[in-house]
Amino acid sequence: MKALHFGAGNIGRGFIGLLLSQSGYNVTFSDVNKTLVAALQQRGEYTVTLANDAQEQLQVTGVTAIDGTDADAVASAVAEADLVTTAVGVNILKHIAAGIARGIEKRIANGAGQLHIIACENAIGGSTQLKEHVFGHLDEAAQAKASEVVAFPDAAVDRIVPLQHHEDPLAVTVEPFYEWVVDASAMFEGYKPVEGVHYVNHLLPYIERKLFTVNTGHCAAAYLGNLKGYETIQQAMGDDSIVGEVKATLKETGAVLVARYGFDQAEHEKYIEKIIGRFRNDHLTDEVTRVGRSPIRKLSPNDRLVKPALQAHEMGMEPKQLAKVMAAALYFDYADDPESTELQQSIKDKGAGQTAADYTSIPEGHPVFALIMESYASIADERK
Ligand SMILES: NC(=O)c1ccc[n+]([C@@H]2O[C@H](COP(=O)([O-])OP(=O)(O)OC[C@H]3O[C@@H](n4cnc5c(N)ncnc54)[C@H](O)[C@@H]3O)[C@@H](O)[C@H]2O)c1
Ligand SMILES: O=P(O)(O)OC[C@@H](O)[C@@H](O)[C@H](O)[C@H](O)CO
Repeated sequence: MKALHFGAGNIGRGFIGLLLSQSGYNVTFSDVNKTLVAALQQRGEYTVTLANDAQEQLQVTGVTAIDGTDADAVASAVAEADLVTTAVGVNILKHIAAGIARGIEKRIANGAGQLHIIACENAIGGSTQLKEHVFGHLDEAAQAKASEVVAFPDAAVDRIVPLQHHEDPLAVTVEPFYEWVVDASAMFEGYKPVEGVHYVNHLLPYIERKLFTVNTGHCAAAYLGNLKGYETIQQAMGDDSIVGEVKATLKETGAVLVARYGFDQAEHEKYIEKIIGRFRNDHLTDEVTRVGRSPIRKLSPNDRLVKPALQAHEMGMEPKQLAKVMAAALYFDYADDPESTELQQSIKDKGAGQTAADYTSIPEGHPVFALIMESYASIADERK
């Protein structure tokens, strides 16, 4: 069985590639990073190390790679795959869509079997977004045929994989915990399960619980830690006041999640405690610049801060802590991150208020907007 995975980066090698390989797939990675592609082609294997006391090592074998900029190679790989997955970043999905569309056309011409394409990105409806991009490259007749043989089930993926600093470009250290949940209701009957994947018929509670707890808490630690000069999540989580703020943030999202989805309160509190423990894993070094990366994406209306804050407001709560994290995100100034640079330039050009309104899409008269600006002003006072 052949799997094609777009993105041989941290989560691609450290999680998706590993699980697919353990499930019996020969995995081909498609990536635009020539170093990774060459190393995968030459060696056909790599090592995953678990970040725990035992530092257990897992060997991933039977892998190879193609150059993601080679349109013919990508289309052929899609045409031949039994499963396609992605972990490239949600904003990159539009760039891989044309190659996938060409591969689908080839599959249809060859009479190939049914195919699932699963985007493993931190986003609500990642595969659905990918489908829209792909279908934008197909004419009406091809779209109709593609709908019969290709499905795009949404997914939630959870495993902390920091930036890697090994001599070996393929080596990857990951936290032991993982969770991969896939929307089975969007899959063809008789699908072959991937070992370790949890298939559910209603994905929304899982993806929102993950994004609004793991990722909301993570970016709270990153943005608030960054304000205090910490360079890693582990350093930030060594500061009791930051831990208190992360917990307060997750209390707000937790109240929304428990009310919306009927999660058991005590179970949800355990889920939060487990996540705090994962952030503190001192076998990992996770830079705040990675966890806070792409602040414009993180401040966007459907992501980990604005969405739960507006839901909390609609439910009659005052999401002060989520607003504080959004204000802290406006102070995230990291020259190597293009979204951070854009955000800082916007603050210089238009001011923080207009910038917050533009990127969060929260109207200036909204009570949550007022909370963000109050926090932004207090942070400015503290920094004087
Ligand atoms: N790292 C984590 O802890 C983690 C956990 C869960 C989900 N995620 C999600 O997984 C995705 C990837 O994150 P990551 O941390 O692995 O990032 P990463 O930067 O390590 O990996 C992304 C890879 O995609 C490749 N890429 C970029 N453009 C491409 C293209 N056009 N075609 C093929 N490959 C391309 C990059 O070269 C890179 O190797 C993101 O959506 C992220 O939110 C990450
Ligand atoms: O990947 P992002 O930029 O959406 O978020 C950064 C981290 O919070 C994220 O990568 C986590 O490590 C991961 O989502 C854990 O499952």
